[in-house]
Amino acid sequence: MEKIKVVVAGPRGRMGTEAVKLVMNTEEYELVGAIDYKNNGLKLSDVGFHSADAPIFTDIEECFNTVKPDVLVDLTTPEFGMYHAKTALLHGVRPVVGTTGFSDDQLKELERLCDDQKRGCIIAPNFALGAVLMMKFARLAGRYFQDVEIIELHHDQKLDAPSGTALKTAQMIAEERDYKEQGHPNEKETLSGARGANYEGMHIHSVRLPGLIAHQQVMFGSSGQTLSIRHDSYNRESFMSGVKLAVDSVMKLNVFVYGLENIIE
Ligand SMILES: NC(=O)C1=CN([C@@H]2O[C@H](COP(=O)(O)OP(=O)(O)OC[C@H]3O[C@@H](n4cnc5c(N)ncnc54)[C@H](OP(=O)(O)O)[C@@H]3O)[C@@H](O)[C@H]2O)C=CC1
Ligand SMILES: O=C(O)C1=N[C@H](C(=O)O)C[C@H](O)C1
Repeated sequence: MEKIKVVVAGPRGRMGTEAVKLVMNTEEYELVGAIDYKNNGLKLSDVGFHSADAPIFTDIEECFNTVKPDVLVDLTTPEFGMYHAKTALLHGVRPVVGTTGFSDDQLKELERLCDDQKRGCIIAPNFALGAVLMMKFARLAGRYFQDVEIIELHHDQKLDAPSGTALKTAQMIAEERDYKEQGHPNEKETLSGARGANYEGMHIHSVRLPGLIAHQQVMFGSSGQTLSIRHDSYNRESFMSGVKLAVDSVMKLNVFVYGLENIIE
């Protein structure tokens, strides 16, 4: 059986470290390289990954031309994640992107590029299967409840707010519910930001605290009742079965997919 050749971008990061381990420990995968903005020419074993002899590249094109991967797993920053995903598609490499913080226009640009190149790409705001189910359950609940607030809670080193998961959840609920500006029509914030961000009238609240990893509660309300749907990731291993699912799935895709809920129907 031919192995799937994988490159990981962001290998020193909290998620990248786990992704490197996943690829190394998966029989059907071969870790052929890593992309970082430093340590060019070193091996992953030189920067603390035992027995990982994959080379590190700072130039993504050189990486792709040299090691010819099948899949790029990107866990970096929105700015570089976008550049990496575009470059991958132009080189015939299928991107699996966990990086969050892309704009709608950037997602559309990637979709167009997938169509042009006839190559699959998965953008997954959350790889944890429980979080994907939370989003699906929230979409279903949105059919029956008009009022919802999303509270996402993350570690305080997170760069983007709201989280990619919260934004995707709001987008999925919006597919089911009619637009509604929530709260009292005359409501006023006496302290700016008190009501959180507003997505089609739904409010999103971002909590950042040391000690947290990744958590979200979607809270629906109607007369005399509330419904709360909550997911908690207590470590970053929780995301790895979803990364594996995405890598396996993207190999069979020639289209753009935004969200793992489209894979686990
Ligand atoms: N989809 C999902 O399930 C999940 C997604 N995420 C998302 O993944 C991304 C990474 O999160 P996390 O691992 O916590 O963040 P980290 O900051 O721990 O990791 C990001 C890594 O990328 C490195 N980096 C920055 N620029 C480049 C570049 N140009 N090329 C290669 N590497 C680069 C950083 O280096 P340095 O530290 O030196 O700047 C760092 O090592 C975020 O967007 C986050 O929201 C996180 C968890 C789950
Ligand atoms: O930065 C994180 O940590 C996470 N980011 C993703 C997001 O923005 O939704 C996924 C998960 O919540 C962890």
